[in-house]
Amino acid sequence: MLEKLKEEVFEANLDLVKHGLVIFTWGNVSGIDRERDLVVIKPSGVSYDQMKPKDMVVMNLYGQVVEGNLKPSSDTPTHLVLYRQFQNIGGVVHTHSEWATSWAQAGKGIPAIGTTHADYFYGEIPCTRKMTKEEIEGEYELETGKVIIERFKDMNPDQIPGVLVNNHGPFSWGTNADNAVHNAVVMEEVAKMTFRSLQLTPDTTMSQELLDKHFLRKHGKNAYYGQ
Ligand SMILES: O=C(CO)[C@@H](O)[C@H](O)COP(=O)(O)O
Repeated sequence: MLEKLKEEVFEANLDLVKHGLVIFTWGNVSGIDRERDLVVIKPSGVSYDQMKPKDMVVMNLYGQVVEGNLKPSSDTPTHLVLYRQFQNIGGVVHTHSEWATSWAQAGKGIPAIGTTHADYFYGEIPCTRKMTKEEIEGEYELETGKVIIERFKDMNPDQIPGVLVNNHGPFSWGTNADNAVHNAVVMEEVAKMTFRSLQLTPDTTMSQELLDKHFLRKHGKNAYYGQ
């Protein structure tokens, strides 16, 4: 079942390697068929060069596997929380990409100070709060999803398609798996460029007019985020 989506998710996982976002198996991409509410995600711990489309795991929104023999990604519960909460997204990515993870480990959001950022994210890419002892010792990946949702309670995930999980790393999303990877690549690039810009000019800023110009021209006020 969902052979086309499995192929798309498989290719999107390989794109993480192609774009230099992952080493070992430190990353995972999923996609969703919203008509059937079925999610396809990469298997856990399988190296990207060994992976095949048939290895992708299919499950419902509550994690019950409907097809696949391999263990789904360890981050699956986080992906599922985002699909249940963010109704417009069609793909989710998690990596430990170097620059975005550095911001996440520092507990800092990535401010919008350039048009590259503004073309994809309508403001700061936020960082979540630290997780509590109970959350860490509980169902960690499920709780990770919950702290992301909590951070977005007053924000539009269609206009900020990504987040930094404190002490952990970035999650991004998009209209489909490929778009979610695209946003992950952009997040990594703006993480690097913003760090360097702030080293040169620590108090540099960007006007709301320029942010509006770039984001709204590309996506419109309520348009769903797309490539
Ligand atoms: O965040 C983590 C571990 O902290 C995960 O991203 C793993 O590094 C990848 O796990 P699998 O997708 O292979 O289960």
